[in-house]
Amino acid sequence: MKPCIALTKGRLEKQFLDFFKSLSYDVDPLVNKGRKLRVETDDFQFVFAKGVDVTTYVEHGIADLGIVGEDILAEFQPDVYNLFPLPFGQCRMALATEEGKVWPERKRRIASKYTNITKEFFKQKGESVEIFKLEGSVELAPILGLADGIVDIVETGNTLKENGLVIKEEFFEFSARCIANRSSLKIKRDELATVIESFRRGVVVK
Ligand SMILES: Nc1ncnc2c1ncn2[C@@H]1O[C@H](COP(=O)(O)OP(=O)(O)OP(=O)(O)O)[C@@H](O)[C@H]1O
Ligand SMILES: O=P(O)(O)OC[C@H]1O[C@H](OP(=O)(O)OP(=O)(O)O)[C@H](O)[C@@H]1O
Repeated sequence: MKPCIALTKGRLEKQFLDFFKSLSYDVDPLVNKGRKLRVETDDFQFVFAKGVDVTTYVEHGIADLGIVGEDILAEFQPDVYNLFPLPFGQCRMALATEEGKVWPERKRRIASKYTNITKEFFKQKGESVEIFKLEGSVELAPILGLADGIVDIVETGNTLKENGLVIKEEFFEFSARCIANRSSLKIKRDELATVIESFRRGVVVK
């Protein structure tokens, strides 16, 4: 049985494929997969899923390895080995608010996709806030008056800027990570050793 790698669909998928190709692996079956969600190559079985689902497949041993952003690991705390960072998917988590907005004295209202990260951030500051969970386009919340600020990912800063928001505080730099199922690392050590070493060093390891 070929080792199974779970990939986060979307921007990380594209960045991973460039990385995987740089390691001299054959990416054609992956690039030309169309809407397929499971693809086999010479060496691996790949599955394509949302970030949080990647961690579920790895945690339960359906996938031996996973490629996922550290934001997802911090938010959901899955029981997996968080092995090492990968050289793509770099971004930061930030608290942002509308440009020129006076930060209210009353209990602040914060909108985010990442409610656990938000809770922990303000707990560290000793502040109790009201948190609104959103699934995306979080920058709308301050604009529409739902929240005083947001906790969200910032990569280039363009989305904040184009929506009249500014960073108030950045608190977490991260990238894509390689994660592993706890048992797989023991049971499939030999089969996984070469690919893990290649990923860790970002070079071809034969
Ligand atoms: N600018 C960015 N915005 C969001 N995620 C980013 C960014 N840069 C890197 N990432 C990483 O990419 C991962 C997946 O982001 P992506 O936007 O593709 O999925 P998503 O947020 O689940 O989008 P959608 O909900 O539209 O499917 C994030 O968990 C994060 O680790
Ligand atoms: O700093 P930037 O380069 O502008 O990138 C940051 C934006 O990218 C993501 O949006 P995306 O549309 O990917 O996901 P969303 O559905 O969570 O908004 C994220 O949520 C920010 O809005």
